[in-house]
Amino acid sequence: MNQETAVRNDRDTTSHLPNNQIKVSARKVQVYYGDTHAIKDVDVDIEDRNVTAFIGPSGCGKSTFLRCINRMNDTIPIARVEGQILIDDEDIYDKRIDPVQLRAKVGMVFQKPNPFPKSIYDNVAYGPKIHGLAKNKSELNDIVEKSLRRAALWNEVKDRLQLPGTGLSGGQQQRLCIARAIATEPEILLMDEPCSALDPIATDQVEELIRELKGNYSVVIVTHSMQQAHRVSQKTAFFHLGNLVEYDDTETIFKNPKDERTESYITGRIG
Ligand SMILES: Nc1ncnc2c1ncn2[C@@H]1O[C@H](COP(=O)(O)OP(=O)(O)OP(=O)(O)O)[C@@H](O)[C@H]1O
Repeated sequence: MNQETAVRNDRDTTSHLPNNQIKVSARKVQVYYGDTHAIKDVDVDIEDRNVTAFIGPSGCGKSTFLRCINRMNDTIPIARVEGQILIDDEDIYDKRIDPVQLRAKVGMVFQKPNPFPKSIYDNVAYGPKIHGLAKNKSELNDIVEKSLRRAALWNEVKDRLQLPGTGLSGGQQQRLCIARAIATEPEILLMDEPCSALDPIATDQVEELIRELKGNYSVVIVTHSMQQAHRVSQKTAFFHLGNLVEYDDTETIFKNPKDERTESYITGRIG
């Protein structure tokens, strides 16, 4: 058994451990888009097996910072990232890190559900296939079923796995995208406003899923909904004009914020 497998197995059996281990550690992170300084000197420690919410007014840099954690900003030609981001003490911007492998470990769910133009089955099987996670068809079937079950979608799609993913409802498509993201067994799940295109019932289902996922993953969610941040997260980071103004327990941020700007935002005076 290699070290990584040992760690994975350990993760599966220790979800009762306290949620205070640091998974992602960012220091002095700056992001520039050409001359625009979008993220300024951000330091943050994100805990394992917890949900962390990023909140703040439009354009404050929440999505930009989220994308630093799986190097999605690498895909934007004018974006430049400086500073250090460690995942499990490893510098993810080190030249030896393969961004494709990194993104298997750090999954992402986007604002708008974006299933591939493939069957429901193939949407979920795609990642495990390209990363060689299944030895045979039967193992692949198991991964697809397990991922759809964990995304609370299995019962709704088990009889139509060969139909196109794009034929599902918006809420089902988003849960399919979550199943696709967790099929490669990521350790961190980044969610960029995952419910913004969903109705209240689908939003409830995805929020319930986020609460369940935190047993095994470090989940980071960008949201415009303060109620949602309050409902699903244990830690909240408030961003304003590219700065991380305040980061604390969600209860503290919403009930007893220390910075005036945080208070103004959560009471609706800025936004
Ligand atoms: N691809 C890009 N090219 C150029 N500038 C960008 C790009 N993406 C974001 N920006 C700029 O970076 C800043 C932060 O944007 P970002 O999307 O990260 O903010 P946000 O807090 O997630 O906003 P919103 O809540 O509206 O989604 C803004 O000034 C934005 O215009």
